[in-house]
Amino acid sequence: MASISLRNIVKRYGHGPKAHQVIHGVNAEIQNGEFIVLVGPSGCGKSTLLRMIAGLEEITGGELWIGNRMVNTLEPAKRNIAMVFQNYALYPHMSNFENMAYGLKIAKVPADEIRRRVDKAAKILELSHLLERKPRELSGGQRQRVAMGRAIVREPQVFLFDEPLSNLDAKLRGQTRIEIQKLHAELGITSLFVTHDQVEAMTLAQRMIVMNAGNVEQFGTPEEVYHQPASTFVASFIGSPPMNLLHHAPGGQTGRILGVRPEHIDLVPGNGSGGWEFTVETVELLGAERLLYGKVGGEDVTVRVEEGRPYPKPGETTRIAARADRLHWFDQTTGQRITA
Ligand SMILES: Nc1ncnc2c1ncn2[C@@H]1O[C@H](COP(=O)(O)OP(=O)(O)OP(=O)(O)O)[C@@H](O)[C@H]1O
Repeated sequence: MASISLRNIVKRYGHGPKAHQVIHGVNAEIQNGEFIVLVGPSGCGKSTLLRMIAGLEEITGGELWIGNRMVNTLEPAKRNIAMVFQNYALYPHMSNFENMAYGLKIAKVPADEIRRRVDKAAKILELSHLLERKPRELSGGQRQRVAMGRAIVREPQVFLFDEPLSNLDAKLRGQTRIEIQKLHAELGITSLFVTHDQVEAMTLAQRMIVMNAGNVEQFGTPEEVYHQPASTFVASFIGSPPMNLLHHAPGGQTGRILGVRPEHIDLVPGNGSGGWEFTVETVELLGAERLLYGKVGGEDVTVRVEEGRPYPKPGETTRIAARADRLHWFDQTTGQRITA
């Protein structure tokens, strides 16, 4: 197990006038044994950062430390890292046992030690009865578990996951997420998990790094990121549906954007006064709740209402009240959170 320290990490592709910088000086201190999720929209640089840590991509600037070693130029095989990919990357002609054992065989680990480690990993992953089969005789979720098993048997210091669940259907994704959590609880290996799915990020992370366009927007626990988003970017990226951001909120201050989540707005009952005038445009039923999409003073606002409660219909106007202790303020120019 090991800590990971990213110190002003920069990545540029190409050279000279054609150079294209995609990571702009990332800093992060990851503690030994933490489960960190790297989340952000497509193209923000998540995979590039992960691949630099794995040693599959050269680091242009800054320092990468794993444990007490600066590993910028250390070859991948010497970094003591195991990576789990989206497409599993299993050998189709080998049995699942052989797939899991392959890396150890290459590393000349004795056969009885290989057997011991594969059996142990298979037990943790509930794959023991499937070891003699080929990958094609497994479901997608089981294949992904074999890929994880192959990573576990190497007893690495660090696990890197590159969107490992994105090929699975929604139900399996949920189950595999729980398995990964159990695995981490059991093994306690420092893990970095890349995803563009904010639900996956919120549910898996002990702490999450929210990235945007090659920069870290926020590094914090899911609670911090949800309750105290550092910027309008984080506020609208984390949470579904996203936080309402009002540039001209009634009663707001110039130069400030007011943020409030759809779940923190109440309908004002009856003909009550106060709050904001809200005109409903569309209504969506999501099962346990209903989403009302509409306008407040020309700006888009979404309100979440528990199913079973009365709600205004499209075309109707009502009053809504944002909960005073749930308001967020952001600087209109920089988009950064204002704490005072
Ligand atoms: N080999 C390369 N040469 C030049 N530019 C690249 C190369 N690989 C990636 N990029 C660019 O670097 C940026 C970050 O890409 P990266 O794949 O890290 O993003 P990502 O956040 O992982 O996105 P996704 O979720 O779509 O995989 C993108 O603008 C991409 O076009």
